[in-house]
Amino acid sequence: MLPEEPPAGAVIADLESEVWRAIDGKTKPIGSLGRVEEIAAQIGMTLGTLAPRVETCALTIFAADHGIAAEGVSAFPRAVTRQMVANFLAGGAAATVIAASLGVAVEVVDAGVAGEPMTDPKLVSRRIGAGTRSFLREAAMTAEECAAALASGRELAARARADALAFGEMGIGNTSAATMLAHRLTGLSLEALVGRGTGLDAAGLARKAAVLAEADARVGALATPEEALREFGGFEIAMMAGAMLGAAEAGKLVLVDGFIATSAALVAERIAPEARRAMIFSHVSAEAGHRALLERMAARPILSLDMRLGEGTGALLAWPIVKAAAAVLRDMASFESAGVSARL
Ligand SMILES: Cc1cc2ncn([C@H]3O[C@H](COP(=O)(O)O)[C@@H](O)[C@H]3O)c2cc1C
Ligand SMILES: O=C(O)c1cccnc1
Repeated sequence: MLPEEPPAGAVIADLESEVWRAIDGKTKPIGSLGRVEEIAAQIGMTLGTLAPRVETCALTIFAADHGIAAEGVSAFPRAVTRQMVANFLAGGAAATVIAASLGVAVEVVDAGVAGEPMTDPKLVSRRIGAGTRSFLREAAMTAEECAAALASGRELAARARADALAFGEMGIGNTSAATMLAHRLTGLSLEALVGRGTGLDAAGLARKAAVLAEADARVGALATPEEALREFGGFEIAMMAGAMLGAAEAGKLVLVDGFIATSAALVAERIAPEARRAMIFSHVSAEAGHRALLERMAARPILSLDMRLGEGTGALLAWPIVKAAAAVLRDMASFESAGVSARL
């Protein structure tokens, strides 16, 4: 007779205690590496090993346009999405410069930038459409478009060759989409979530808040996370949510960036709660609602640098800490192996 399988919960609890026993047995006072120990434990649990190899990181930047941008909710014109895609490809954007400084490979994906398809061979095309529709008036996308974006994200993450996957976004108007998703999926108020995005002034912020309140009133109860995504999301947010699911399914770590990426992580978590284990929340953005959203998700960000850019910049800056945390779990000696005396 085959031995009986222990229940899944017991396996996880065993792994958790084994990981913490290993961390606590290392040559340092217990708890002295603080949050780095928690990150190391999460990595060990997610990868199911006491010797995690986390040596490479890749950044995928998803870009798409938003119909809601036509309602005056951003300080910048929609054309900036496309112009920034060209800037990513030329290596001149914050995310690409920071990635180059850290030796992180970058892939840029056209998830649905407005206008004719861009032809640069370095650009990965997974275009769902030429931007979403305005969710002030109608659903941002169809159910088919939403499913296609999720599927493309899963596929891209599954083929990525790195131990940790960082995801960034570019899409003028996407703090509005992220705000609506966070509001409808968590119940946090629009007032708590709406922020200045690219730098709206007080009048711009009031207009954005009014537009989002009107859109909120247009849409009745939503039964599933996919429905919320279809109503209010963007092609880049949906593709990122799919990529987060695909990465978690493939046993890779997910580095979650700022406010918009956290809204994608929220959608992914609601679709598949087990994906949450792979998610490392890299930073708290200066965008007004990000801290509240992270708190609601019981997520503890690593960094707090007053950044509010997106593109994956926060995820990139957290990467060296994640890599080091894995090395701590894998390579640090124990009191026993190093012959260091235990505490008195
Ligand atoms: C030059 C420039 C580069 C950016 N890189 C990321 N974003 C960020 O700003 C946008 C969201 O803000 P909102 O909802 O207010 O439009 C997204 O594209 C986001 O990635 C940028 C914005 C600008 C202007
Ligand atoms: O936190 C973010 O990701 C963010 C905030 C403002 C604008 N763009 C991105």
